[in-house]
This record gives sequence, structure tokens and C-alpha cells, in this order.
Amino acid sequence: MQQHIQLEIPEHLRHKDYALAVRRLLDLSYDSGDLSLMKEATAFSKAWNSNLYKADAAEPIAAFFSTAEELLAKATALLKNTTSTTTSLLQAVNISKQYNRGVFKLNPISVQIASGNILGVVGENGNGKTTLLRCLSGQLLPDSGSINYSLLQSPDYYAIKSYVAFIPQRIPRWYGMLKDNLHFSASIAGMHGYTNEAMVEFMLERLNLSSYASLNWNQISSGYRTRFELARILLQKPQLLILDEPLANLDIKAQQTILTDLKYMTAWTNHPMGIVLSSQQLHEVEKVADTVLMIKNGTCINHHTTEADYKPERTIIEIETTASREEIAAALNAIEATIHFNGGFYTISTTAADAQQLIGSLITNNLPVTYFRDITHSTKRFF
Ligand SMILES: Nc1ncnc2c1ncn2[C@@H]1O[C@H](COP(=O)(O)OP(=O)(O)OP(=O)(O)O)[C@@H](O)[C@H]1O
Repeated sequence: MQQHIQLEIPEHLRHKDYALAVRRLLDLSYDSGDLSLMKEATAFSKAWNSNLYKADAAEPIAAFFSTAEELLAKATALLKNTTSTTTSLLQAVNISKQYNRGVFKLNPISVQIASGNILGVVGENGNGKTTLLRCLSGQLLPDSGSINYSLLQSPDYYAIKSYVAFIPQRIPRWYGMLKDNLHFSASIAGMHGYTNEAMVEFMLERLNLSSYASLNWNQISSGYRTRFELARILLQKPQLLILDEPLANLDIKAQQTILTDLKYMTAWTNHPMGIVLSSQQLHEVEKVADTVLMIKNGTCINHHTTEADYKPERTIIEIETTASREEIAAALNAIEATIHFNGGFYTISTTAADAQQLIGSLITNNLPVTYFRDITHSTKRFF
């Protein structure tokens, strides 16, 4: 369970996870709903990112801690007694889709999405992830089945468009200065004057985009384009955010940052939201998704919440090692297991031991293991 944010921040400070503490203070200020506090938190984060709180490389100066504590106290006093509750946002039952051209068919799939939750849709290229996401976002009409947008009284095209935001893999280009586009979007969402200014500055800082705000589309990489689009969409406060392959253009560090940020964002009490994202990065998605749906050739082959309801019969691990198959088998001793090699790593599967016993056996026998992962509960076991 996610710790209450105002209790979490002192822990981050104590453990010297300063950058995370600053990001969470921004979240806390947003939850307070107080614009002037958000402005203060934004200024604090900007000062941090400009190294103004670092006299030398080692530790931040005292003003960093006093400002952080002051912001924390102000936000805590302002917070309404709200905890993020889970509300159903969308229920799709047996939706299917076939295009006029081609042979691809999305076979009947049912999904439910609630606020505060992330649904990860995983699968390899061309298996139907985008088709499903476009159906859920109202861009494609399914051939059969039904989609209920739970909080919408009359789900016409415009109502669905403001309820569900869809960020495609290839984002249409923006014209002009990036921050001007954000001010424009905020004003369409009804934010003017001081509110518009404060919200755009906040969103830029929260997504670590402030130093790129005066650039234009051609001057930023595709990873930053995704983040700018995310900032633009968040200013419109959709109930449901659907992202198609948001990790595709990001390096591994940026992938992890955006996934944790998305997880934090679903817990914003000031703007509760559900998220659906598609990806081929199964391992990364599993770390943050509450539910993972795997699609193969247009069919959902696995749909599970991660993962109390799944009782595995076999233990499955994958390892990377320079040892041979024979050496692995010898190191496993009496544990009867099947060993597969895919050219990169070995997959070991057994009903006779748990993951600790397997890896314990390999390590005790001095096998040089450079990577290990227990995939017993992972969707990866279906690959
Ligand atoms: N408008 C269309 N008309 C005909 N076929 C289409 C159309 N859009 C997609 N397809 C086909 O449907 C199949 C599934 O495509 P889809 O984009 O949903 O898969 P995906 O899992 O998102 O793949 P990727 O990861 O490559 O984006 C593919 O074979 C694709 O060529």
C-alpha cells in the first residue's frame, strides 16, 4: 500500500533521496489545491534543479531542509481529509474489432479500469495493443461488445473526449514555443491569468521540463515530446489517461522515472485518475501496473491482477550466466528442472523448489550468475 505522502517525504529526506523528496513535495502541494503553495513548491524545485541548494557536491545547504519542512508543514495544514478512493471509470465487455482491410482481428476482450489504478497492456509488435487502446478511448468503434464510461451521464463524442485522454505513439507536432502551447491548452481547460501561469509552471517543473519550455518542437527529442504531450494532457485533467507505448522513445532511466511518476499521479487526490498504457517493456510495466493484460495475435492470453489471486504450480526463473547448460544442471543438484536457453539467458522451470532454493543452489555451487529474475508470477512466463 502506498504510504501517505506527507509521511513519506521526511523519510526521503532522512535517507538522502533528495530529488524524490522534491518531486513528492510538488505532488503534495498539488494535492493541497492551493495555487500559491504550488508556486512556492515550484520555485523550490527550480532552485533545487539549478543547484542553488548545493554549496558543494556533498550535501544540500540548511536552507534546503528548512524550506522543505516549511512547505511540508503548510501543505499538511491545508490538506483536506481526503484519501484517494477507487472509483470505477470504464468497463468494456467483450469488445472486438476487425479492420476493413487486412486479416487482423481483435478478439473479444473485457477490461475494467478504476481511478488510482494502472492497467498495463503488453504484447509484441502488431498484436493489437493500439487497436484495443483506440477502442477504449472512443476513437474506434468496436464491432461488438459494450464500453461503459462509468462517470459519464451522456457519453457523446465530446464528453468522451474530455473524459478520456489518448496519447498516441506518434504525437502530432506542435507549432511555436512549447510553453505557449501549454498556456493555450490550460486556457482551453478554463484556466486564466494567475491560475494559468501557476498551473503551467507547476506542470513543467513536475515533469522536469522547465529548461525546455522556451524551445520549439524541432529542438527536443521524441522522449521529451512525449513528456510535453503528457504535461498538456494533464492540464486538461482527464479522468482516464491512455498512453500508447509511452516508453518507446525513452532511455531506461527515463522509463523508470515516467512509470513511477505515472504511479504517483494516479494517487493525486486533487485529480484522481486511472491510467492504461501499452508497452513491450513487460518487466518495467509489471513494476507499476495493478493489472497486466497480455495480447497475442489479437487475443488476450492473460489478464491478472498482480497478483494475489494467482497460485503458481511451477517456479520459473531466468538467469544470465557464462556457465553451460550442463554446469547449471550439475549445480541444481537433485532439483529436477527443465532448462531452456534463448541465446541470451536461461529459463529454469521446476515444481520441486522455490526461487530462493534454485538461486541458492546455483550460487552455492559458484555459478557466475550476472542476472536473475523470478518470473513465476510474471506475464513473461507466457512468452
Ligand atoms: N487502420 C488499419 N487498417 C487495417 N489494418 C490495421 C489498421 N491499423 C492496424 N492494423 C493492423 O492491425 C494489427 C494490429 O495493430 P496494432 O497497431 O493494434 O498492434 P500493436 O500491438 O499496437 O503493434 P505496435 O506495437 O507495432 O504498435 C497489425 O497487423 C496492423 O497492421
